[in-house]
Amino acid sequence: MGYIEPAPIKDKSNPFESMMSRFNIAAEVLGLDEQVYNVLKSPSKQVSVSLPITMDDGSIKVFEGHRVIHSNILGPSKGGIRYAMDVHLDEVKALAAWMTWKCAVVDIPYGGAKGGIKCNPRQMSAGEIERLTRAYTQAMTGVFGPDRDIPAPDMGTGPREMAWLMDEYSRSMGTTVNAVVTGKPLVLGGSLGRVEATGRGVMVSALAAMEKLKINPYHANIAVQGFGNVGSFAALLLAERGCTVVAVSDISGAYYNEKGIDIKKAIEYRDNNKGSLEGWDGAELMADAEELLLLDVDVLVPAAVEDVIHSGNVDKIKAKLIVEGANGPTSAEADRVINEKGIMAVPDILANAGGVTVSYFEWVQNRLGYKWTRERVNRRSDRIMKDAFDKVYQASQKYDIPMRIAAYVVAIDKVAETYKFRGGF
Ligand SMILES: NC(=O)C1=CN([C@@H]2O[C@H](COP(=O)(O)OP(=O)(O)OC[C@H]3O[C@@H](n4cnc5c(N)ncnc54)[C@H](OP(=O)(O)O)[C@@H]3O)[C@@H](O)[C@H]2O)C=CC1
Ligand SMILES: O=C(O)CCC(=O)C(=O)O
Repeated sequence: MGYIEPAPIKDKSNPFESMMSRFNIAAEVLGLDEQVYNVLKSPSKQVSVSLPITMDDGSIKVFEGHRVIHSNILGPSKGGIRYAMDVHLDEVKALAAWMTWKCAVVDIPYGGAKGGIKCNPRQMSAGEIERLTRAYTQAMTGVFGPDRDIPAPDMGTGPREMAWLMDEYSRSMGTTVNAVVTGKPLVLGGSLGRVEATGRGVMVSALAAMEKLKINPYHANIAVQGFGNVGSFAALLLAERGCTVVAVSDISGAYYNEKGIDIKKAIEYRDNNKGSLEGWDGAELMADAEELLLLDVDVLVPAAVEDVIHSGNVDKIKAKLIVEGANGPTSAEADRVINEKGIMAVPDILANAGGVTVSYFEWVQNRLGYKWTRERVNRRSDRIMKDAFDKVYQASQKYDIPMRIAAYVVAIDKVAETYKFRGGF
């Protein structure tokens, strides 16, 4: 096919190109129709805004915000909002496309989107973050909507920001619209199980992969990079299933205990320490935090940021299994070495899809005006995650391709099939 672009991509490259390099391989495996390929290779909408905010000291600071809708062919677009200093349009574009593939892999009726504001929430007061969130929501009022585009939390955001977003949007509409956003506090129509949902999906994927690799969870050692929403719940839930979590990390460093870390205590410490593990003495502080990725463990869970596994360190990775809690933690160049080494990598668009799955349940409950029990939420999301894992695993066997490409194949196949019936171009 003429549209495959074989040009090599440099490590730490443009994240959208990194996404495209996997998309291209999967498109070739499937023999994807060229017209569908051309539609999917570009986002359907990109909105960038400047947000002037009055800071607590009276100065006015202008922040850069984005919302990218990659596709809404499967339904309203869905995806989180990230607050971080390295947010930029190409990253948001890649994250939006990953959401399209992720929703298709778990077979929920959403397209893909993502938002981001370039800011450092750790250095801002709650009032400043609230004003910024409300300004962003105002700017995106014509983009968001329960049948159009439904945001959710991502790095640097959580239920508090989603509450402000819901309130600001509802004020603009003159009525309470709780289904416009997911990941809300329970009292505003949030779903039981959403806070831990992404980590729980990582746990379900990890156990399913361990079964294939014949790794006994009770004998498995695990290292988790990132101790925020995704990493801490993944660590906690895997420890509850009998695994030994020997290392965890956040920006303050990596903490190691070969006998196993008491994850409950680590979470308690973090929660009483402004969200940071800094100063924690429940495990040994590693001299070099990057070494966490290179530990001789059975399972590595990168659950922080993009491109942490790259051509400079992939040779030294010893884990048998990588389960991607973060979006895009492995650079496209590192894929080849991972495959050559025979490491199974459960890709982001599958492993971390538990979050958007329970977001979907939240939206369904909001529209029903009804609440499900935690047990029902967990049972249904575990089933969706396990079914998705099995479908991707089968595709990897059928086409003799790695799990990452298999996940893209499953996703792109569904989107292409939808285009076949909907047409419209
Ligand atoms: N929240 C969700 O539902 C979903 C999130 N994801 C993805 O998971 C990843 C993590 O998101 P989430 O847990 O929500 O974010 P959080 O903001 O809750 O946590 C991020 C964590 O990563 C740590 N961190 C950041 N940079 C590094 C680094 N270089 N090395 C080690 N640790 C680091 C942070 O440390 P510190 O606190 O010290 O800054 C923090 O512990 C992101 O890629 C996100 O897109 C994917 C699906 C859903
Ligand atoms: O919960 C959601 O809707 C989206 C979560 C998200 O941003 C992600 O899966 O990367």
